[in-house]
Amino acid sequence: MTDPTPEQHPFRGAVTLDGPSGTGKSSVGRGVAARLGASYLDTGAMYRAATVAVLDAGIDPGDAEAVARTVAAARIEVGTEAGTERVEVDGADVAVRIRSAEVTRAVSAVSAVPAVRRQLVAQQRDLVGAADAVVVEGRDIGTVVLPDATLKVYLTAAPEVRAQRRAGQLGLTEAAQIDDLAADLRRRDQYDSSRADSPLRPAADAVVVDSSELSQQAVVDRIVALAQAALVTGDRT
Ligand SMILES: Nc1ncnc2c1ncn2[C@@H]1O[C@H](COP(=O)(O)OP(=O)(O)OP(=O)(O)O)[C@@H](O)[C@H]1O
Ligand SMILES: Nc1ccn([C@H]2C[C@H](O)[C@@H](COP(=O)(O)O)O2)c(=O)n1
Repeated sequence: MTDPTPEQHPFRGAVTLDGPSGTGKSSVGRGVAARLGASYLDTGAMYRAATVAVLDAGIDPGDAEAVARTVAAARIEVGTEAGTERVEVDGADVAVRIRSAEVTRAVSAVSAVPAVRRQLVAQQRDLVGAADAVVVEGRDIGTVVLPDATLKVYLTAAPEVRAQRRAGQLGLTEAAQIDDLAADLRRRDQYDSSRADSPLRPAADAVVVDSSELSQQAVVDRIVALAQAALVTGDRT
């Protein structure tokens, strides 16, 4: 069966997509947003943009006070279209830079600073409030940012599967390179799930989807079906 088009049966509401690094949140989230005719917000890109501001200011990412001051003074802007990625810091395009190894190494420390989280969560809620229908991905979206979302999904996949997929994305084939990727994923998962403020964990009412043995398309299909079902259930209450 095909989905109803947005005109026939428009999806209205928010789908949250949380989970560890490399589980497919971005690729699946964009696919789900396109199918639902919804906006799309990548909150990880916002923490990465904040990290660019910190690195450019020459601040130690471990100096929480200086990090908070620097991020408060930065203008961080992200787009909400599923088909394009717009990420800017003080008007400069940083969409490519936010994916660099330097930023990836520092982002967990920056995103653990409570003042940074408060600032970006407020911005995330404003962006979501401006959209009728939205898919939002991150680590704390179902637990903290949007506790009343229409549908909450927690995406998982086995660490070795995630490392293989990331290697494919980066064109890496050597076993040692894949081991390094797996170690980096484990390091970030550990950091993100053990921080005091808004740790990575599934919301009590999240649907857990393990994508280890599912194609990307199958995961998108599953979440679109869950979103349509949640909308119908929500209409009845
Ligand atoms: N079910 C799947 N089957 C095969 N490959 C997948 C699947 N889901 C995602 N991928 C691939 O895995 C890689 C990582 O996906 P993606 O970048 O979307 O993950 P992520 O959770 O957003 O990562 P991060 O949290 O680090 O930003 C991409 O190359 C993507 O195409
Ligand atoms: N809602 C969010 C989103 C992201 N983060 C942190 C944790 C990640 O290590 C980092 C980068 O995210 P990614 O682009 O890999 O999804 O940002 C967070 O704490 N909360």
